[in-house]
Amino acid sequence: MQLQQPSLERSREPNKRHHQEENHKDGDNASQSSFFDCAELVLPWLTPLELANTSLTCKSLHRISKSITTLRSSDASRTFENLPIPFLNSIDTQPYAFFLYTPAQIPSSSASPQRQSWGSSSSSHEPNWVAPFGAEMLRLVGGGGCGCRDYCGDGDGRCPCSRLHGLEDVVSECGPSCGCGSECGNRSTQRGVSVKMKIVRDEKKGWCLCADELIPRGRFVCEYAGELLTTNEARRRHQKYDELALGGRFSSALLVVREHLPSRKACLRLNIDATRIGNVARFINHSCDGGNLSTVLVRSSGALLPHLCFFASNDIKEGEELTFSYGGVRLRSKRSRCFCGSSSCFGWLPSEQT
Ligand SMILES: C[S@@+](CC[C@H](N)C(=O)[O-])C[C@H]1O[C@@H](n2cnc3c(N)ncnc32)[C@H](O)[C@@H]1O
Repeated sequence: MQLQQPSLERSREPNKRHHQEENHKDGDNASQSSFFDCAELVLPWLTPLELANTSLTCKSLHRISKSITTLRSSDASRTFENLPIPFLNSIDTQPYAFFLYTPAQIPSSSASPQRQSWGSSSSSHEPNWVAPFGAEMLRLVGGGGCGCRDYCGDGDGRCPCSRLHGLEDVVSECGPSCGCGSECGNRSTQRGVSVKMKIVRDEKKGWCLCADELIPRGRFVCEYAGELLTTNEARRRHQKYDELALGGRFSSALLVVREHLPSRKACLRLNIDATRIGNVARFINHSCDGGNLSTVLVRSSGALLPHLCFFASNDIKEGEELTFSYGGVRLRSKRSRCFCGSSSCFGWLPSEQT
């Protein structure tokens, strides 16, 4: 008898039942919406493989994953640069290349982040994880800067010590120990990417960085940003990358730069690895004819280490691929074919024991 009572009551009170269902629905809606909120927070942190697996679990997660993929392919820079740098692929189904973004060089450390959010519709322009590892740590606070605080920032904003034309091998800029501020005209490489670029897929070379507007000769294009490694660590990674390359399609972006000091008796060696953490420069391919970019080591006053920067070595047309020479040495037995297509192509990519 008692067990039947509720059903009698329900049949007499249809509205009450309706309200109970509404309450359930409200509860369901609330838990569904917090599920989506969580998914939208968590999914942008996933690697492409994790995202693909998650998207198989239900329609809603499939939809969220799809919109994350679209956002990722619309801007390789994860909004860290002033302009979006999209991926364009008419060759295969890979929508984007996966790596962590840093707009400036960072010291390599075991504390480097393993993950970075990418593809969230509420991305902020703040480099959320770069700051603790970023430019601050590479600064050497001390004297030696200019004292032109009174001139910079007013009038045309040009610093009287401007001397960067971008086509010399080593140049100096104002920096942390100068009296001028971030608007100073002698800091043109310190404000990130300011030319329109895109990353286009090529059947033979993989991803290629291309101009998306005319870039006049001498214009700063971008810095080569990545993890700064010790030489021992660079050698270790080089070996690891060679092994990975043997196993299939893998591109490394470890660049070794040697600067002969004025005495010619010593050489400064910079090992910059943009393979796992880097910026758009990691997509610049090699050309045996030297390409259309010149590399310049830029020193800024008060900074511990120079930065490797790319400038247009001639007027670059919209759509043209941006390239430079990786070097002239081809010594190693594990060589890769070069597809630069220039008339002076050696047939193999430069390689040397590091
Ligand atoms: C710094 S990455 C450049 C971006 C690379 N294409 C990608 O898809 O990520 C260097 C790698 O790109 C490829 N690459 C660069 N220049 C090339 C060229 N001229 N011909 C063939 N492959 C090239 C090689 O696999 C090389 O190890």
